[in-house]
Amino acid sequence: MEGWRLVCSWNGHEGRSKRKGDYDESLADWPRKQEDSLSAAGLSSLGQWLQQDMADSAQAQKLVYLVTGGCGFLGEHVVRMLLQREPRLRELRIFDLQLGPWLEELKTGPVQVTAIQGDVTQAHEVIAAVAGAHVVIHAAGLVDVFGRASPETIHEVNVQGTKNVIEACVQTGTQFLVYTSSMEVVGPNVKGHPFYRGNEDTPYEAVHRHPYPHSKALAEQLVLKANGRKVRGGLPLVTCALRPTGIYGEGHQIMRDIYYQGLRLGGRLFRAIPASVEHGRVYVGNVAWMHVLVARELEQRAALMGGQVYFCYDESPYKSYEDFNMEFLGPCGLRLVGTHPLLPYWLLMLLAALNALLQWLLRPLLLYAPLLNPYTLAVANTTFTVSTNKAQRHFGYEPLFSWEDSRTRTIRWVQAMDGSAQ
Ligand SMILES: NC(=O)C1=CN([C@@H]2O[C@H](COP(=O)(O)OP(=O)(O)OC[C@H]3O[C@@H](n4cnc5c(N)ncnc54)[C@H](O)[C@@H]3O)[C@@H](O)[C@H]2O)C=CC1
Ligand SMILES: C[C@H](CCCC(C)(C)O)[C@H]1CC[C@H]2[C@@H]3[C@H](O)CC4=CC(=O)CC[C@]4(C)[C@H]3CC[C@]12C
Repeated sequence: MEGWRLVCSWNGHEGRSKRKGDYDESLADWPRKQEDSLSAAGLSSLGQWLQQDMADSAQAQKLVYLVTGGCGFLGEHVVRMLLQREPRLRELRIFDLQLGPWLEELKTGPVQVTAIQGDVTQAHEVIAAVAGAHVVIHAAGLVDVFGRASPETIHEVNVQGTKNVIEACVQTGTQFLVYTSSMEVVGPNVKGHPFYRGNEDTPYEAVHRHPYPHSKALAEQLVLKANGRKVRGGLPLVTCALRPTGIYGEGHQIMRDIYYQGLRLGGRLFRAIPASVEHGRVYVGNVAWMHVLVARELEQRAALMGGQVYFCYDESPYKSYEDFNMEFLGPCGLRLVGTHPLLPYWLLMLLAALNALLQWLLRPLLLYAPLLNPYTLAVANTTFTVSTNKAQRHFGYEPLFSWEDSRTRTIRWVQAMDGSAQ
């Protein structure tokens, strides 16, 4: 078993009050909560406060979390957010097919970080990683809408991988499971029906033909059905699913690809989607924050939150996919040409179909996987936006990052990209 467990493990418990002010804005700011309880308890002297603080810290640092897919785009943000915002953490396990070099920098922190190179499709590897964890955040997944992987592989990772995680929780006695689902489990559907400012209860005909949304929908159902199952020791499993819309922010590979595409085209991008088609987007830091909050609140609010789904949302504006990207790419020197799509929709469809044909023909020789294919065109061309406050009502979620912050952080990240590395 030790063969796949890598070395990145350390200890060093420091006073938790050092964390204060890590972020400027927080709604569930734990030191502030501590101060509130401090005054409530009527403790007067600094000495008493420090004693109490140390006792709380020693007692509080007891939880073991596991994040699958912890080295991916979202996973890395979840990992960093947990380390900054979950004071009760004793050990954080990061499970991924490929471990990132940035894990090294976590060595300086007070929490024991255990990096585990593993595959969610391998049940024994998942069981070993889950054993002893209090909470599992299952964010690992094969995110492929470009035809890079086969439908079988997508199913294996997203569905069988999720089954393995659920069974591992049941077998080892882990009681809390947070699943990273997707807006794609709802839609856009194959009929191109708009979902306009919908919420978790909005009726919508969810019909999936593409392997990715199909696999995410199956996996989400498995997770929700598992809620209430008895885990080892007899306690009930508590599960819930978070459904991000299109995530953006630091580390977003598609944004990177589009930026370089624009540079190659002389600083221009050509409008392909009507500006009136709204596409839901959410900042990665806020999605990560939602994961941290859900994981934290699941125990206390099991009856309310168990078996529930929550869209991930924040203050990001409703815009078309392309106009939204220009919020970041514009300040980095790119220009979106055209107020209307430059090509008629039927021609885009034809090009998308041609790309799909080329992909199929070239498959024995090389992998041809452009951004434009019939599926991505349909998704980009269908209004899908959410408007809900369910997360706020159920577990007090408020976005940690304002739209201004999210935008600034993303722009800074794009600006830091190497413009010559196209
Ligand atoms: N990127 C987006 O806009 C959205 C993503 N999601 C979901 O969020 C989750 C994370 O997505 P991203 O961070 O964008 O993708 P990503 O590809 O950056 O991260 C996924 C991580 O899972 C790991 N992984 C893949 N197969 C694995 C396996 N067999 N065993 C262990 N680890 C494996 C990858 O190595 C990667 O680090 C996924 O479940 C995805 O379906 C949901 C909605 C929107
Ligand atoms: C790549 C698409 C944009 C291409 C523009 C075109 C057709 C002119 O070339 C992206 C448009 C919408 C994106 C998807 C959407 O944000 C929802 C998603 C949710 C997920 O869970 C995974 C990612 C994705 C499917 C996302 C993928 C890229 C787009 C299709």
